[in-house]
Order: sequence, then structure tokens, then C-alpha cells
Amino acid sequence: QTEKSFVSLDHAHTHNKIPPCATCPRHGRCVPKVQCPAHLRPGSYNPLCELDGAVGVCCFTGLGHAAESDHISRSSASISAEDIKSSHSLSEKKLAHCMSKANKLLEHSAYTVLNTTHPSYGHHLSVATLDKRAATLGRGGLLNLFAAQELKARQAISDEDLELGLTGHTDSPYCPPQPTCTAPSRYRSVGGECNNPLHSTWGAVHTGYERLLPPDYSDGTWAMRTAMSGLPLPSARTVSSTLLLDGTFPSRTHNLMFMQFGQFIAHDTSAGVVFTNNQDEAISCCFNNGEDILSPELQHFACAPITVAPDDQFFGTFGHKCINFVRTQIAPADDCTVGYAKQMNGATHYPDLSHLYGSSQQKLSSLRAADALLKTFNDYGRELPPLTKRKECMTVKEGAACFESGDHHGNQIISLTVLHTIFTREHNRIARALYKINPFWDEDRVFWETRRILQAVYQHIIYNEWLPSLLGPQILKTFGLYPSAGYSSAYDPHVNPALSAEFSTAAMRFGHSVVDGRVMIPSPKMGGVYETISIPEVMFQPSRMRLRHFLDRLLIGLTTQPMQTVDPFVTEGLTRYMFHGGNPYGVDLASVNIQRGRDHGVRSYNHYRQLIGLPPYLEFQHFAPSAAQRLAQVYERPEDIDLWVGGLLEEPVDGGLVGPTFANIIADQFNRLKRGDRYFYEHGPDVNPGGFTPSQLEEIKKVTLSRLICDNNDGIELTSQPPNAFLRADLPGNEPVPCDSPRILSMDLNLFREN
Ligand code: HEM
Ligand SMILES: [Ca+2]
Repeated sequence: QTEKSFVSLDHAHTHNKIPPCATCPRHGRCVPKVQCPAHLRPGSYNPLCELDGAVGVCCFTGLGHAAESDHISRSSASISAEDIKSSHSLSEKKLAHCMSKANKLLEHSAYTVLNTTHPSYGHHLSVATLDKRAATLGRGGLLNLFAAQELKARQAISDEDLELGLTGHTDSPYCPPQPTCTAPSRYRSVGGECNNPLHSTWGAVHTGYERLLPPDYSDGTWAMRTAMSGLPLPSARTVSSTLLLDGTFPSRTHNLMFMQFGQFIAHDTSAGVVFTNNQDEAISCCFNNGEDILSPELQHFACAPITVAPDDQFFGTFGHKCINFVRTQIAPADDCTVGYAKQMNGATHYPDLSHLYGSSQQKLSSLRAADALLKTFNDYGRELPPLTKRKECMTVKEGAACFESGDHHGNQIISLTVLHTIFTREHNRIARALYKINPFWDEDRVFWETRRILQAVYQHIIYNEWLPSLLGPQILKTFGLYPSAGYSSAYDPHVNPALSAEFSTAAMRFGHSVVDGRVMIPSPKMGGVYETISIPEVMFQPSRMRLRHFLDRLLIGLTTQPMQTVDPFVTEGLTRYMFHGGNPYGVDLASVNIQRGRDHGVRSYNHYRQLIGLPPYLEFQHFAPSAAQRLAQVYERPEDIDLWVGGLLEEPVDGGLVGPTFANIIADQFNRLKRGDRYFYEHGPDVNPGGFTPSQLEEIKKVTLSRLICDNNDGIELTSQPPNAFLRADLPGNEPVPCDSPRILSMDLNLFREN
């Protein structure tokens, strides 16, 4: 009874027609609820307010979890020097113990190292980094975490302080090196440092994901989430196989290019870095390729294998009881404080094409060619990304091609490799043009100017084309995501742009639901379909890129073929056969997503409903009847439901593709990636050291993804494009037009002539 009345009360609160106050008292700011976690805290004072046609809350704490008064009264609470000293020495001991155990495991490599022919190796390739710096920082992150655990055990930090992040005066044993930021640079740094002059590491590579709500670790610091009852949660595989079935529901409006560009953005902004063993090899947590869970003595401390039930309809038939899963490394806090675990992002958080240019100077140098160009592989006149010598592909076939990229997973699926190709070619196209326009510029100048322009073009495509067709008009307005007429005045140096754990482990993974298990390769000249590819055949196997007609045909296919709708249906290409290579089974991405959310301590779905101002679902019956029964079959209580699962079950918001919970989490993220990025393309020279002139900005804003496709295809079969590259080509008004049509504008690079 009490629970029910809480729901209806909350409902009334959300749907108040006229918010009680239009302006906030006491210098509070009116923000969307998702950006003010304090409004959920008992006793917190956050009156409602009007926000561009939506209801927001007056916020006094910003994105911090703690209420205003907590900060003032408790952040200065000091912990005794004695406690800090012993926490440091104990954490050193604990780390040494972990490392020595990990070293011992090397002696049992037949069990503890993942076989490179196993499907999970493809998963490993997707989430490991080759950057040596990550390992050093990851070790520091662990050391600091162990210190926090020790302080908690001694009750020197209370559970609540830990949860609210009130450890500001607690020195950590490891302090990450700080970048030195000299005079503001006209160009974004490669690793994302020095964007914000006051917080030089905000948004930089190898820093932690932030969170919208305090974590739900079962020990308060790092242990995987458990059920409300304290029992283990249902196996991620059981949730996946019961709730996330295969099914084909093509979108009536959006095409596969929308899906593919989404993954492209995801890889730019998010690349969780998993632990590797002490020789940088892939860790195996399963026995004999999945026959069973590895015995605890042989498990690496970062193992969190997914249990497969014996009656599993798919993996059970192979006698599997285990899906490999390795946890994400922890990033040390840049202000040298201890606290709960924040996972490490191996990409720069900004959408800055770090997956094209790399997130380190070293990587960038390896990708650069002479004359300000990016290296390419000239395949009989067709420019492809450079071939890689690293073992990055899942095939050993003679003549197989595999390509380099700024990150390490440009080959994950061939349609992604296609976008890497288009952006590599666009870089080289712009660089060649700038050389002609500014013949006195040196090579470096041309390179960095080209990168600056291409990053702007790409951000414009995200904010002008991709987001609007994802989120619907109301959310775009509320979160200020529409491009402006001229410069934007949104920059706010107090906004941390870092990705949220909720965005990267759940909301942005809506994309896994829109993947189609089959990609049609049309045959434009003959009409009809030339080939239908089952997607696992082209994961880490991009050799078809070398076929003369392939790129053009796939580009046409991606704009023609509908994507799948956002719903609880995920193709078997991802849930059964992903990365199968030569094996009859692959990895289940849906269970990996669920396990990753638990690994990152993401709270359960209901917490985020409340965060965005919706009533929690306290009974399974609150969900659609088809889902309710299945949910009740696997979860003990509705309060246990994983965020990614709950989000996929929602009906889309008006004019958008995802439900309100994902829409708010995604909108918050892109709002912070705009307001918290000094180099955001629309920010003028008053704040942006790389700001464009008004007329240059006007040119940049003419560019669409269709323009990029028109300018960088092979010209063999592709001569026209739908004006909106993310909508189906058979949608009235979006029929393909010739590439020189005024409906697909070009930017005039002459505006970039230096006088
Ligand atoms: C096209 C086929 C795709 C494949 C094979 C694929 C595969 C994967 C894999 C293996 C991971 C790592 C999972 C983990 O260990 O946590 C991942 C992560 C992720 N995927 Fe996908 N994905 C695909 C498409 C997409 C799309 C279309 C989107 C978005 C629109 C997307 C968004 C993400 C995000 C945000 C992550 C988290 C990245 C990180 O921080 O590690 N993916 N995907
Ligand atoms: Ca980036």
C-alpha cells in the first residue's frame, strides 16, 4: 500500500501542469532532473521549475551526488594521519599480493590465457588497449581503491561519505602525473588534456567514467552489484536468453547507416579498458573454452565469468557453462583522492575522432604520412586505411586484409571499417585542398588545420543530423542540443564532459538492439541483391574491402536497408554468433552488456526512472504484459532489473527512437559534451582557442554525412545519395539525388585561405 501511494504521488509531481516556480531561489539553476541527482536525496530541497517547455528542478549541487549542506559540513572532515598512513601501506601489500597471484597464473597459461581462436578473443580485441600507459595508471587505480577499502574497513570513511564522493581531503597512495598545459593551443590535444584550463585532465584519455548516481557496488567500493535481497543477481546469460530474443522488426524510418554511425560515435567516446594478465595477454576465466567456470584458484582477480545454465537453449547444446568476462580497469582520480571505483576510458571522452587519429602522440605519429596526409593502403587506385601487421583480425586466411585505426577496433565489423575509410579519405581530401589554397603553410600546419576542420564537420553531423533523429524535438530543446544560428554560448568551464557509466554501459548500447543480423549488398547495375552477409562473417574480417565494387555497394546498402527498431529484440548475430570465427558458437553481447553494467556498479533501472522524474515500477505488472512475465521469471524483484534491460523495454519518446530513460541519459551526455568542451565547433573565439570565423562556421554547417559519402566513395557504382544519410532512401522526400544536387551542399574551403 505505501509503495503504491509513493508511485501515484510521484506521478502527480511529474505531471504538474504549472511548475510552482519559474526561477530558482538562492542562485539555484533550473536543470533537467537527470542533471541533479540531489533531488532524490531524502530531505533535499529542489523546487520544480520551467525549462523550455519541460519540467526541471532547481539545483544547488550540480552533478554532485551530495546535497549542498553535506558538502559544506562534511568535506572538511579529516581522517587521521595514522589511518591514512596505514591504509597506504596495506594497499601496497594488497596490490603486491594480487600481482604475485597473477604472476603465478602465468605458469598455468593453458587454462588462464584465452585461446586466440576462441570467439571471446574477438571480445578481447574490442575492449583491450595496446597503450602501455593504461597499465601503469590501472595499477595506480587499484592501489587507491585498496586504500579506500581499508579506510572503509577502519570506519575512517563512512559508507555514506564514500557513496556521495565526500573524500576530497583523503590523500591517495598513487597520484597520476598531471599534464602541463602551456598557452592555449589552437588545436585539441591528441589525448584530450588541457581542454579545460582549470581541470586539465577532464575528458582526457585514461580517465574514469563519471556517474549520474552513486554506484551500487555490493561492498560499496568495487564488488559487482547483487540483488536487493543480498543474493546474487540472476546470471546475465539467463536474463539475456529469457528476455532479449531474436526477432526482426525493421524501422519504418531509419536505415542501417544510422546504426553504423552510432557505433562510430560510441568508439570515439568510449572504450572501456579491461584488465590483461601480467604479460598483457587476454585473460581466460572459463575452463576449456567454456566447459565450466575456472576454479577460483586459477581465476585472475579481474575475472567475473558469466554462468550459463545447463538447459541453455543455445550454449547448453555445446555443453557450455561459462562465458568469459574480464572486468574493466580502474582509473586513479586525477585529484589524488581515494573513493569507490571509477572505470577507465581508453578513448578521449570528447567526440574528436580519436578513433581516427589516435588518443596518443605516438599512435598519431604512426598513422601520419608525408604531406599532412593520413597513411593509406593504395589498393589499385583505391585508398583504404593502412593495412596492419598486428594480429587484429580473426582470420589467418591467405590474402586476408586487416586495417589500422586510431583505436584498436576499427575492424570490429566491416560497415565500421567503411566509415573509417570515408573519414580517412575526407582528411586527405581536405589536406590536399588546403595545401593548394595555402601553399606557404608547412606540413604540420596543414595537418592540424585539416584535423580541426574535420573534427568540426563530424561534430556538426552528430548534433545536426544524428541526435535529432534519435531523441525527438522536446528533449533536444530542453537539453539545448540543436545547433545555433551562429556561435553557441553554451560553454561552461564548470561542466565536466566525462562520459557517464550509465551512458556507456547502458543507454548508448541501445545500438545493439538496432543491428540487423544480415547486411544486404545491392547490385545497383543489375538491380536486386548481390549478396546477403550474415554479420559475424564480417567481424574482424574486413577482407571484402578489397573487392573493387564492395565499398560503393555497401554504402548504398547501408542507406537503403532499414535498421531494426529499439526494443528488447537483439539479433542472434550478436547474442549467439558474435566473433564466432571458425567456431559454431560465438559470444553473447547482450549478457556481456548486462554483466558490464554490474561490473561498473550501475544501479538498477528503477533508480534511473526516478532520477529522470518517472515513477519506479514496483511491480512486474507495471511493464507490458509480454515482458512482465519474463521479468518475473528471472528477477527476484523489479528493483533488481538491469538498466540496459529496463531501458530497452520502454516505448520511445515522441519523435524519437529510444524510451525516456535512455533519451535523458543520452541527452545529458551530449549536453555535457557540448557545454564542457572548450573546443566544441560552435564555440566562438572568445572561449575557444580554435574557434572558427562566422563565415567558416557557416561553411562547416553546410556539411552532411551524405556530402562526405558523395565526396569519398569509389565512384564505381555510387553516384547519388539520399539527402539525409540516416533515413531510409525510400522515405518520401529522401529519395536519392545526384551527388552534385543543391540538396547535398558542400563547404567552400576557400574560406580557410589565410591572407
Ligand atoms: C555493429 C555491430 C556491433 C558489434 C559487433 C558491437 C560489439 C560490441 C562489443 C564487443 C562491445 C564491448 C562490450 C563489453 O565488453 O562491455 C561493445 C561495446 C559498446 N557498444 Fe557495441 N557493437 C556493435 C554496434 C554498436 C552500436 C550500433 C552502438 C551504438 C549506437 C554500440 C555502442 C556500444 C557502446 C556505447 C559500447 C561501450 C563501449 C565501451 O566503453 O567499451 N555498439 N560493442
Ligand atoms: Ca574521443
